[in-house]
Amino acid sequence: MKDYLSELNTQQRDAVVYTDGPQLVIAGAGSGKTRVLTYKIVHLLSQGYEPWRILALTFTNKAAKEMRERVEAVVGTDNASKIWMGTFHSIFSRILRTHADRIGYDRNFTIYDASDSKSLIKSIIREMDLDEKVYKPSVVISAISWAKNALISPERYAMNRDIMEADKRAQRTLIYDIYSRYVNRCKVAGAMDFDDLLYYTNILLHENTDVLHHYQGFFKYVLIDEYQDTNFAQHLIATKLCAESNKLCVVGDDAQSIYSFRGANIHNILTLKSTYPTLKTFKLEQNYRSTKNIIHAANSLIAKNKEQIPKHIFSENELGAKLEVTDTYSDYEEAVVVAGQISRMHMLKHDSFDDYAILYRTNNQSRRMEEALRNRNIPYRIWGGVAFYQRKEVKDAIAYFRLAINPNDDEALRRVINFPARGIGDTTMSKLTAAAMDAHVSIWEVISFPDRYPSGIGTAALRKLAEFKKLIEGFNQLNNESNAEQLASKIINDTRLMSLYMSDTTPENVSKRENIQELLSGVHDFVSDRFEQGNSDTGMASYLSDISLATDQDSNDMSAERVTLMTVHASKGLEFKNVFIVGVEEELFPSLMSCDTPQQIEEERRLLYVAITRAKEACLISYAKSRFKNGQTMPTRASRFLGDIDPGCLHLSSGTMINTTPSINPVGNYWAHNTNRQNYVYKTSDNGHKQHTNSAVAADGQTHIVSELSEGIRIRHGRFGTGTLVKIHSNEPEPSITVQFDLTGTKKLLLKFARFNILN
Ligand SMILES: Nc1ncnc2c1ncn2[C@@H]1O[C@H](COP(=O)(O)OP(=O)(O)OP(=O)(O)O)[C@@H](O)[C@H]1O
Ligand SMILES: [Mg+2]
Repeated sequence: MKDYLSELNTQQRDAVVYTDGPQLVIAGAGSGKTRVLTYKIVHLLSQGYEPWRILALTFTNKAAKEMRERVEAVVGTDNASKIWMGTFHSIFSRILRTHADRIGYDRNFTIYDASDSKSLIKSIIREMDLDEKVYKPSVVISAISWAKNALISPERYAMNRDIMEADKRAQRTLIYDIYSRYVNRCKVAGAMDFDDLLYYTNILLHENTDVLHHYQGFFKYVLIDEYQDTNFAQHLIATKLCAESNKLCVVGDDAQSIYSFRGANIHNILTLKSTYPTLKTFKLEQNYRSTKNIIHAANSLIAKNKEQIPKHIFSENELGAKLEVTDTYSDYEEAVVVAGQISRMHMLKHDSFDDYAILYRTNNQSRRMEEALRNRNIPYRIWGGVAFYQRKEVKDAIAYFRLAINPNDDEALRRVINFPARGIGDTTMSKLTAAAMDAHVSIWEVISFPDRYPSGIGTAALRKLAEFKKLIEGFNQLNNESNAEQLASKIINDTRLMSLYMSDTTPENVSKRENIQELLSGVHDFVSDRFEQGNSDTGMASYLSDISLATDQDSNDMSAERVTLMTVHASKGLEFKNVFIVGVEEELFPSLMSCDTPQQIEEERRLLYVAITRAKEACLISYAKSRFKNGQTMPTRASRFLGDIDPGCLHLSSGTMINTTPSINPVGNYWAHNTNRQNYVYKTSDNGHKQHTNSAVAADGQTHIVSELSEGIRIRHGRFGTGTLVKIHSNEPEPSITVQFDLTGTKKLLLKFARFNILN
């Protein structure tokens, strides 16, 4: 075995060789916490611990895999494979399978994913004849998930006065009943959901002392990474398992606790001391990952949080470049600029695309980035998520788009004929399919001419089919007379595809809504692009062929080097040479959904801390000054968090593609330069019609009307650069302007779409 201890600094070595009792390693990002855990496993093996008596728990499969690889490199594959190393869920399902009979399950139980759980909950709500608007499935699921993670059974739930009072106030007194039925139905189906894997492990160990004693004696050492993000159920299992050996090593960073919305509890770290009076705490202070500038920026940011364990972290790496903060005029331009920066850096540094990551706060931000990268032929992968056009809600919407131009598209029809639910069940579908196959026609044909193609469908179902037919025919008709954007909004509106997810604010629903909104932004971009190119083909069919070409690339060879796109949440524990953090704006980062309490703001700040500390060499932050959301271009502002970072480690630049403005010097409230430029934005007037207003984005983010356009004024356009307005066409049905651009020639811009600023 090679001399692994020489690859650690003194503090790390102390933490690795300490094996006398429970220990906590609390340290900032990149200081080698995961490295300590990994080397500690190697150390334990070298001390004669048998590999199968070591339990190492991580949060993600990727972390488990990396740790295993590092251990393998030192002790060989054979030994490494015997270690109980994996995510909480994977290790616990292994234990549960071994003792399934003790909790009334078969060892071959299946694991339900989120959509399985949801459809089961829905059918229970329906069976109980409850109002889905009151008993919203996602709310019920959250309540059940919360209860399971707090280890509250349906019986205890019903007996808990506080919970029942709260349910009563929300007029959902029957959640306990749904919960109880759900648990029984899962049992009958031989299925467990993700929360069950933790819940039942606790029950197993709690109710079967022989099993508990077995594992307490079996595992001689328990090691846990990212302890700040454990929930109560995980914390309890971990502490139970090492009650006998007393050998527990947990590592964490309170400054990186970012999962409180899933029940993670930072106090698990703080209460360890009372659980283990002999707990020994270790601190690591040297960061090996990042340059001095990056560490300094991250430290200055997190120092603004009140709630934290004091820590010092320094880097002896080189000073490195300052963090580049780029502002752009629009979200569209932001993506183009970031793709340009990546391509330029890649060329200059001769590194691999694998060294690049783009991190964003919400999943829907990926679409623009994906498009900009594709336009530059930069390969990318979406990590821990699904490429934009593969997401369920996006595919549903596109299926309707496809039907609008071609109702004979059987696959699209199958996908949405009963989504949103309109009472067209599986039986009806099989009859339709059989009739269509017999007559060699599309399903649409059978629906359209029920007399010509008898299918044996009852009158009630036929009526529902007729309604569906009317809906699609309406879209069909509209397709002939309008552009893709008009049709798309009509479809989303009439099918209730978006309002479906409006009923509550669970993260899943919010993200679905944002994705549909983003899809509409994409259609809008398509129409405005075509217009600006002087191409009048703005119909849905062209849009669909555009995106089907775009999505084709998603199936590319996965082994090639690629830029990684992911949410900040998914990036925890990882590192990249070059990190781009995009959309660092108010109402996005911090998220509008997490702005209500100081605690939420602190969690958002920790999230940005996580993002910055992923970077080894270069960290580039960007924000746009206008963003297309909810169907209109809205003025946006730089995130308050930028003001928390020491200006000395930032370099501000303007991301305008034709860069004529010098970068702005940081003076005082240095991104105030963001605030006084004129932006051309749309406001929806009281009667719901869009009207254009020439407005400036003021420091308070309010839109103020300033003046009207006039010929001769100078403007700057998101894509075409600077130019002079030569003509206003206000008498046309869609008002537009002609602009003579300095570098890109004369263009006619439809005011409805154009994104530009007026230069003084
Ligand atoms: N003593 C050391 N010598 C050389 N490199 C080191 C040393 N300690 C850590 N590193 C390297 O520094 C980087 C960060 O280490 P690691 O990922 O273990 O930090 P961490 O504290 O787990 O970070 P995070 O908080 O982001 O999870 C890794 O690339 C690791 O290999
Ligand atoms: Mg780590």
